[in-house]
Amino acid sequence: MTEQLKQLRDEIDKIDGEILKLVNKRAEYAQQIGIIKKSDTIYRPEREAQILSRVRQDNPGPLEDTRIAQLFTEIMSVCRALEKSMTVAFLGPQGTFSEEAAIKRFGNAITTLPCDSIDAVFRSVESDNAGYGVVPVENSTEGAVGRTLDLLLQTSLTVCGEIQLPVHQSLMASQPDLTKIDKIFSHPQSFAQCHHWLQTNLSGISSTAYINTSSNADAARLAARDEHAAAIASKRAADLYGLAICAENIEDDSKNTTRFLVLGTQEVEPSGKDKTSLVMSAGNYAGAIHKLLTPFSEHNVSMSRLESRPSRTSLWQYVFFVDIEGHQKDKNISRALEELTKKATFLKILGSYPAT
Ligand SMILES: C=C(O[C@@H]1C=C(C(=O)O)C=C[C@H]1O)C(=O)O
Repeated sequence: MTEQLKQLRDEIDKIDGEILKLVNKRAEYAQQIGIIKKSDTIYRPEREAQILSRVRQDNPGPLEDTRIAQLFTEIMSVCRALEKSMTVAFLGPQGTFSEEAAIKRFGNAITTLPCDSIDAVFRSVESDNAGYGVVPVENSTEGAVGRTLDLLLQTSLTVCGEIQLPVHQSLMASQPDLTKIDKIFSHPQSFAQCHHWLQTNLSGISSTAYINTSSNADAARLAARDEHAAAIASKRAADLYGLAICAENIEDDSKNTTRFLVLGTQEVEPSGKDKTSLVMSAGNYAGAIHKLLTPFSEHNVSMSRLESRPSRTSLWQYVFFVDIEGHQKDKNISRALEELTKKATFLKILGSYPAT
């Protein structure tokens, strides 16, 4: 070993000693905070969002901001786990993008609860089998996830966070020879996200050989059992189910991103940069929607999303899912919501939470 290499490694050893002391000191403080919070909710999304935003802002590099955020998410995850263990439900099995999203938000020091369906994720949190649930709500290529919207309408749960996850799809199979493939398993959303790629690169496989599965990790699991099958799923699913990657990044839009919601039972305090999600409906008359939207423009509230969905109560009646910028405790938003209560035939605030 050269003298210079030894010197640099000695410096790293000293720094590791400091980091070790400091992270444990941090963990002790978190433990003390846990005692003060007693039976109160341990997980505070607004505080964690503020910490992540501060470390990103103060980051001198060379580590990238996203890497720093990953590191601090894991530090907070282990500190939180010292206060209380936490179970997070998501659309399983292991290896789904929903699982990736859950770990992106909560870190690895959690107990994960893979569920068979979006309904089961809601049920797990409603019945207290999990403290939190992670469900997909929209994709930048394919739009809204209808089932999530329908369940949000009925649930007693609150939305206490959002997670944006870049989604890169891979084609995988138990053996790398694509000429042997006669069927492809995947989730309908993933097929749609890769539509153009499939038509261009696998035109020999008829679309009748596209088999829908309940998740793309499930597609990988099925493809692992059949040498004539391929799956479209994440690289992580290929690793988990021992499949070979035949093609990477096959999504038609390289910026393909899915937005997930964190479901819980708490009201989240303002973080300084928040979003509020709500669902409302108007009467069935000319100008009804315009009337619903005026309180937002009058109180200078920006709307980041408006999605309509059949109300499922009567024919051609719709509910509107709206995301606005800010927290329901902000003055302009609470005033707008007060007016909206008078104008809407139905209004449900799903929650305010840190915007990502
Ligand atoms: C330590 C706390 O508990 C949790 C852990 C946090 C952390 O490690 O910084 C932050 C917020 C909470 O989710 C706290 O509430 O401050």
